[in-house]
Amino acid sequence: MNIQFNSDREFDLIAIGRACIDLNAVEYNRPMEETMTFKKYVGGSPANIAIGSSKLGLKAGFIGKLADDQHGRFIEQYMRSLGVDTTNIVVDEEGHKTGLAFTEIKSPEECSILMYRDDVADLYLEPSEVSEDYIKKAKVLLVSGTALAKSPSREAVLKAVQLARKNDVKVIFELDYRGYTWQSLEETSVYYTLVAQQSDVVVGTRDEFDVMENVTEGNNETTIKQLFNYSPELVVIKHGVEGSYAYTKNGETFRGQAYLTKVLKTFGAGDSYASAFLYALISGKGIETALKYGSASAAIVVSKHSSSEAMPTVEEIEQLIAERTETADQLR
Ligand SMILES: Nc1ncnc2c1ncn2[C@@H]1O[C@H](COP(=O)(O)OP(=O)(O)O)[C@@H](O)[C@H]1O
Ligand SMILES: O=C(O)C[C@@H](O)[C@H](O)C(=O)COP(=O)(O)O
Repeated sequence: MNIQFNSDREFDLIAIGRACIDLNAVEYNRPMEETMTFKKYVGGSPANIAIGSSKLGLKAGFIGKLADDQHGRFIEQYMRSLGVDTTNIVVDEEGHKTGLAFTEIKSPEECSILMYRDDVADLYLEPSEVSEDYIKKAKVLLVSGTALAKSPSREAVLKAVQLARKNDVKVIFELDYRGYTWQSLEETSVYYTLVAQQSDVVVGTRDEFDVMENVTEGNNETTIKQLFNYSPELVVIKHGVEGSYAYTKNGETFRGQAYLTKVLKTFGAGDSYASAFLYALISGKGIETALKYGSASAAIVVSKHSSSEAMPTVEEIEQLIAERTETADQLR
């Protein structure tokens, strides 16, 4: 099964949600208490995905609210310099600040993120700041789950989803669960379920689907059985280094292997995976190839220092896939 996208749209993908700052530990293999220097990058899952897909050649746009300060201006300039359309980014006029994510790299397996997200500008996006004229120019609206955590951003995103459905724009829901932004698991489950049921494609880790279903140790079969009663045509469930699965409404299952690599840190895997998976899907390469692109892109980013700046080109992704296919063939 192939997902059909509208071919006559100016934008391949418009992402909605947060654009923030990542401060990644420069000294690694130690706890953050002992980390004295951090390097600044643009961050925030949907911003990373817009940047990643733009680097791959998609025409990407972004809807979000930025702080009226040096960080907000840095984010806008960086995204624009990489070809992301920033004309629908709004500047906050009430003094709200940019979200910050400090990352700790204790070892390649033990990474964590310390987020500063009190009263952040991105969660103040108003429904009135979401334009139908803009959304209807896109093939895909990419929604980040974290943007549903608080009002008015929650209503802004719900409006964007309604407008996308009205205008035949495919809704791709990246669950992107960040626990501390939410009041309770009950609340998260309600909004995740609401948006997932209205989406065409839902992407998340197994743990994130458990949050959506408010269960512990859920399973993929139950998840897809429930979601395919509603709008989703494709559900992608990621299992870290174990790889990922894509399920289609008409009963196909595809498995994507992770490409093992020399890991520097594990964050950035999800966003780079999403950018390249969507690039391949929108370019009509099919689901099996899209899983390979997602895995290869993630393998490249986990071996590098950042999430956004490390996003690969198509050539890098294709080279990695070709090398690994050749090695696998030789071992056969
Ligand atoms: N250590 C790793 N080495 C290589 N690839 C990885 C690694 N961790 C994750 N990946 C790839 O990134 C994808 C997404 O990772 P996952 O950890 O499931 O998502 P998230 O980063 O959103 O939590 C995986 O399906 C896999 O292809
Ligand atoms: O999403 C954020 O606010 C932080 C990201 O910018 C950070 O790089 C990160 O956590 C990415 O992790 P991923 O979800 O594994 O791609």
